[in-house]
Amino acid sequence: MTIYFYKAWQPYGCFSNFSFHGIHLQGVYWPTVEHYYQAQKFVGSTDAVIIPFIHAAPTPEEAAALGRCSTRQLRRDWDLVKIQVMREAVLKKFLTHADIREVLLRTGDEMLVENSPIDYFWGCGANKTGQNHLGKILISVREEIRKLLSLTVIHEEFN
Ligand SMILES: Nc1c(N[C@@H]2O[C@H](COP(=O)(O)O)[C@@H](O)[C@H]2O)[nH]c(=O)[nH]c1=O
Repeated sequence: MTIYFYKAWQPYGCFSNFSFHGIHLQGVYWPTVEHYYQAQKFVGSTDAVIIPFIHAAPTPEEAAALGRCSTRQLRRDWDLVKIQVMREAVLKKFLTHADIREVLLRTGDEMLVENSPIDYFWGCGANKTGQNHLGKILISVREEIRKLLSLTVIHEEFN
């Protein structure tokens, strides 16, 4: 059965990038994946001055609002790197927080879908035809963590 998630306070809200599960990446602590993701849009761009403001935003909604401002200059390679940027942050989130890692692993092999009514790239959009890249990343992170855990078991058995 497909598992749908969207807002952080709804079922499976820990799969939302807006959930308050902080990550350390590139020597910096980010309060949510969303803070990190929005800030990465401006690395190396002429509007990089916005990055500390995104980092300091009290909520992921405010971080997203800053990052979505259409008059600011995104880094030139953003469309090429954004899926990898997101995957790295989501992987770090589930490696860092054991409680939500368990939630992810317990979804077995179910399909995971970000049920956003407006986002046809990261989510499935209003009519469920969206690309669901966030759901796909979560599924691949789930697989990667399973492999890492099985390697740990093998390592423990032979040491
Ligand atoms: N969960 C969630 C959203 N969805 C998230 O928005 C991000 C996409 O941002 P952008 O690329 O700037 O359009 C991405 O992390 C996606 O998962 N958006 C929201 O306004 N509220 C929310 O609770």
